This record gives sequence, structure tokens and C-alpha cells, in this order.
Amino acid sequence: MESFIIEGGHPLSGDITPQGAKNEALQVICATLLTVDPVRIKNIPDILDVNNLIKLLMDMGVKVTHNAPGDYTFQADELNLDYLDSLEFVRKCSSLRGSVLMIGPLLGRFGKATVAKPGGDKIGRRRLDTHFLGFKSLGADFVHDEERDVYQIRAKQLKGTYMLLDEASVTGTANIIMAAVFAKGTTTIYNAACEPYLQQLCHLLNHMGANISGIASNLITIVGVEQLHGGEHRVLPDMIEVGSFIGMAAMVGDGVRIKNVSLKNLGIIPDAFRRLGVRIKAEGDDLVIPHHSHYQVQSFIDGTIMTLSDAPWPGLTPDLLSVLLVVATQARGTVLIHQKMFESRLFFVDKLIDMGAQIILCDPHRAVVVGQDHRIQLRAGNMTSPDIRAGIALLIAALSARGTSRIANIAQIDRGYQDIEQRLNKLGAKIQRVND
Ligand SMILES: CC(=O)N[C@H]1[C@@H](OP(=O)(O)OP(=O)(O)OC[C@H]2O[C@@H](n3ccc(=O)[nH]c3=O)[C@H](O)[C@@H]2O)O[C@H](CO)[C@@H](O)[C@@H]1O
Ligand SMILES: C=C(OP(=O)(O)O)C(=O)O
Repeated sequence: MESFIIEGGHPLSGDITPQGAKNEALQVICATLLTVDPVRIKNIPDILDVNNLIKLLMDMGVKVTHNAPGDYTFQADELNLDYLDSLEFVRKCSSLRGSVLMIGPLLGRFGKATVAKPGGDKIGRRRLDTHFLGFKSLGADFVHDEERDVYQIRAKQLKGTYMLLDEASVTGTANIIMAAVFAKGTTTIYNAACEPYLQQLCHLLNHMGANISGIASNLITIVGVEQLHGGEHRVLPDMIEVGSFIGMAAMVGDGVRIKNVSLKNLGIIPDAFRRLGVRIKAEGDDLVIPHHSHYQVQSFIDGTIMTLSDAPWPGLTPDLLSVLLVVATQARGTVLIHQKMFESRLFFVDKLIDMGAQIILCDPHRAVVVGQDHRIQLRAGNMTSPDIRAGIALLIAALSARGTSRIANIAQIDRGYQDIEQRLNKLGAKIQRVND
């Protein structure tokens, strides 16, 4: 186990470039299972979750060539499908949320897949109903293997159909689309998730020969095809990392330029920070965040207290609420953070309260933050990173705090942020990685 030791109070300044997007990389890497041909993917982030998924594909027999940093070619022409029945496969899937994204392609191409309980963040219930209901609508059957506690999914021939998803699940939509590319006839998915990473997945699949329309909307139509061929793809910058850097720059920055952010794919993320009073200037595809002595929380037009809450795209991603919450602790004004999708993502505020932040945790979904307007600096603390985004939020808090903090369980941060301490140290942070 490793920890970060953070000497707080050093301002960050300079340029930083976001890594490739974790959640897109997980989808498009799994899409390479749909063809026997090579598929080259660039801008893949070097992070734990993605590296573990790549290892899992290699264990299944996928040939992986590492062409250059972030640049891989995958070829799934000789898969060992027996491996999917092994205990080792089940164990590895359970440590990685992204593993769930292999089900759609395997079911689509081979008519069978195994569903082990996937891992990922412990941030509340992570149900898979949408995935299962979608596969069932396409004609798949499920059998529970009690001994191994896995579901076997089987289908002789998937058939296109109309389906209305029970919720706009991101990985659920990706999985159903990947299963449906080879289904007979036309599949229509209504209430589909439509965030940029799903758009990217659909563009890659079309480039490989699929017939998907309605991209970027919540009504997706897939006309089944016989086979897909190889292709090339570039992963977008990670919008959650961009948001994390905006928060960091507002709280402890002395002029930070976030380079090549793909502004048009950030949706309302910059505006969510602006609602806290953060000033963000777009210069081409860069975002420039100046030094902030103060930032004032806006109120709604009717004068009521600002609320930041998550919603399926194009709403605000739940993955940035922890960062927004930390930024709010030093704003001027009060804000309600309402995490609607997950029920265990706000408990980390205990640690911020220990550091001197003024926060009322109303219930597992809502926290009121009373900003200190830099009158009182946060105190350093000893903490553990409970999940990836709380982890980065605590790191931001520690960077702004007086004194030296320690964050344990940083594997959670490494799941999603590439070489984070080295990149931030280049901006002037003082973060050291140590073994426990
Ligand atoms: C690997 C990956 O891509 N992970 C992302 C993906 O997870 P994932 O695809 O697992 O998340 P889902 O979109 O399925 O749902 C997330 C949670 O929100 C709830 N929910 C979802 C939709 C909805 O309309 N109402 C609702 O309440 C679900 O019940 C679930 O508890 O999307 C989440 C939501 O953006 C992000 O936090 C995760 O980082
Ligand atoms: C919740 C997240 O990841 P995962 O879905 O992989 O657990 C996240 O990226 O914030």
C-alpha cells in the first residue's frame, strides 16, 4: 500500500495537459473484442483501471502491441473462451468496474459471456439491471451459477428490437450497443446515455463497419451487420481530470493553463465551476484559470441558495461533485451539493470537517457547504482515500491546507489519474509517494 505526503500551501502555476479519458478508454478497448482485425487506439491513459483491463484482455488471448506511450494495437483473433469460465477470470473482474464492458462484445460476437460481480468504486449500489434487461430484450438467457456466483449469458442469435431503458446507464448503454451491432434487424434504444464517451464508442464502431445512428441523442438506432473490421481511434481528453484541475487551480492556483481540453466535449462542467464564482477563460482549446483571492458563489435568479446536483449527460457528471464540494469550502457563500445518483460518495466530508471545513452532511445524498472565503485555511490531516474522486478531492484539500497531510490508499487515486504527483509537482506542488 502507498500513501501521499503533501506539504500544503504551495501555489500551483504553469501548464498541464489532461490524460486520455479513463471511462472512454474502458469502452473502446472492449470494443476491440468485436473483430478479428487489429484496432489501434491512441491516447490511452496509463492508469491502474485501464492497465488492469488490458491485462485481462491479454489473459483472454487478445494480442496487444504497445506502439508508443498511450498507443496500443489490439487484435482479438484467437481468444481463449474457456478462460471466461475460470475462477481467476471471476476474481480479476471483481476488482475492476470496466470488466463489465466486455459482456456486450462477447455476447454479440460469440453468443456467450460470463458476468462476475464487477468491482470499481464503493460509492453505493452499482446495479446492472439496465445491462441485463437490455441483453434480455435482444433475446439472451441468463443462468445463475451458484457455485461460482456468476451469471452465464447465452444467445443463439440476438434479434434487434425496441427497448426503453429503465435508466440512462452509461456502461449499460455501451454494453447494449456493442451486443446489438451483430443482432439481426434493427435495435432502437430509447433513454440511452449519450455522453461524449458513448458518442466516441459509436463513432469507432461505425468506423469499423457498424451502422449506428442517433449518436449524441438518447434515441440510438443500430442496424445489425454481419461483421466488423479493424480501425483506428483517438481517446478524448479526460473531462473529469479537466474538472479536477479546474478545481485545483481555483483553490491553490497562481495561474494555471489546462491545455487541449476538447472544450466542446466538456458540456456544462466549466459552468458548474463558474457557479461557485471560479473564473475560467477559454483560449482556443485551452482553459486558463487565474489566481483567485476570492470566488463568490452565485445564487439562483430567484435568490435561493445555489445547488449543484448530478444528472445524466448533458447534466453534470456525478464524478465531479466531490471536487466541486472541496472548492466550495473556500468560496464566499453557501452551496448545497446534491449527489443524486450514488449514496455513499459524500461520506468523505468527515475528513474535510476534521480539516476545519464548514459542512453539514444532511443525509447520504446532500451536503451544505458554508464557504470560508479564505478567512480560515484548512488544517492538514491524516486521511484515507475512500474512492477515486473523493481521493482527488482530498488531495486538493491537502494542497491548500496549512501543514503536512497524509493520504493513504492512494491506489484509489491511481485508478484514474496518471502520474498525478509528478504532474502536480511540476506545477509547484510538494507531494511525495511513500510505502506504508
Ligand atoms: C466506467 C464508467 O464509465 N463509470 C462511470 C459510469 O458508471 P456506470 O455506467 O456504472 O453508472 P450508471 O450510469 O449505470 O449509473 C450510475 C448510478 O446512477 C444511478 N442513475 C443512473 C442514471 C439515471 O438516470 N439515474 C440514476 O439514478 C444508477 O442507478 C447508478 O447507481 O457512469 C457513472 C455515471 O455517470 C459514472 O459515475 C462512472 O464514472
Ligand atoms: C465511479 C468511477 O469509476 P468506476 O465506474 O470505474 O467505479 C469514476 O470514475 O468516478
